[in-house]
Amino acid sequence: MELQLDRLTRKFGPKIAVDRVSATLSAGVYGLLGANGAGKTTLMRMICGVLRPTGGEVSYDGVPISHLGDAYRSLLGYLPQDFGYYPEFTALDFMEYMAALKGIGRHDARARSLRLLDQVGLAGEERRRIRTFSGGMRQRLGIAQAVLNDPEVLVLDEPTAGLDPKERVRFRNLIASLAQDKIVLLSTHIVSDVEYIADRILVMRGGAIVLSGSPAHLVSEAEGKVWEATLPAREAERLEGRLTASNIHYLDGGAACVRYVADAPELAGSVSVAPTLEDLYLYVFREPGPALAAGVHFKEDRHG
Ligand SMILES: Nc1ncnc2c1ncn2[C@@H]1O[C@H](COP(=O)(O)OP(=O)(O)OP(=O)(O)O)[C@@H](O)[C@H]1O
Repeated sequence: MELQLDRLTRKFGPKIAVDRVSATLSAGVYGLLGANGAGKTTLMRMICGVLRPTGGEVSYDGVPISHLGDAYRSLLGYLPQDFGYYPEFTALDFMEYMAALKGIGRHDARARSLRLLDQVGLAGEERRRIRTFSGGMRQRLGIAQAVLNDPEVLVLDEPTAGLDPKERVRFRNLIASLAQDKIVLLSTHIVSDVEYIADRILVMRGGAIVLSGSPAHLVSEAEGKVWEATLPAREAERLEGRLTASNIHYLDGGAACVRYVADAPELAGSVSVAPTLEDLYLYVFREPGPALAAGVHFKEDRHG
């Protein structure tokens, strides 16, 4: 079971949305992390065969998906970002309808639908109309339909969008339980969505994969680039937009502890601290900002 992306590229006019992405995915959970517009949806749509690449190709076990046709669709599960839920359908009607579209026989469809609705925590809600569901319930239904055909490749585009923290946790656990023996690719711009469940994280920026590896490996990439410094609170307030701060914690007595990412310390008294995946993400997506405002003590100022 192997999905190969070979210099996969998609242009929209002059805009390059996905730029020569190459990767080999085997069974496991892959977290595709990137800011809005990084190219995640475009990449996923090409992987699912609903958008043609303008360059490169996607292959499954060595065969281009354009040659596999229906055979590829039958081993694919997809939850698109803008999934249409048919609000007047009940959850069970919807599942059976999706099963029919996937070519699953009537008898099987009922049994599988009920089993999956139970697995995603919708037991007892089978006959409720979807329009009465919360966002979290709809997303769980979306996952359930995506795995109806027991896919080998499961693609979930921002499945946690709009979920509250409790639902996010529940959702993560659900993905982990459904992911066994599958290639699962899950996109998000929220680090904690994939930090714990992804075996590998692919960080996408400007249409390209700029970093990939296990969460632990990626965290180690930010080693020596995360700093903390304590300074007067009024100086900390003026740092806004001038420093890639991952956290500013105001302390009693008019001081503030600033945690930030940078190649070298930028504030006097900075100490290097252990990075988290969120620090790495901020480091990758940091905007080169202007120099710090006068009045803030640069490390060089104090020592120079
Ligand atoms: N059909 C299209 N026509 C023109 N440009 C497009 C089209 N689809 C995507 N793009 C552009 O390609 C780039 C990547 O978009 P994409 O939706 O893949 O990013 P994303 O990482 O999924 O972002 P988001 O999280 O906002 O969905 C963006 O600049 C977007 O405007």
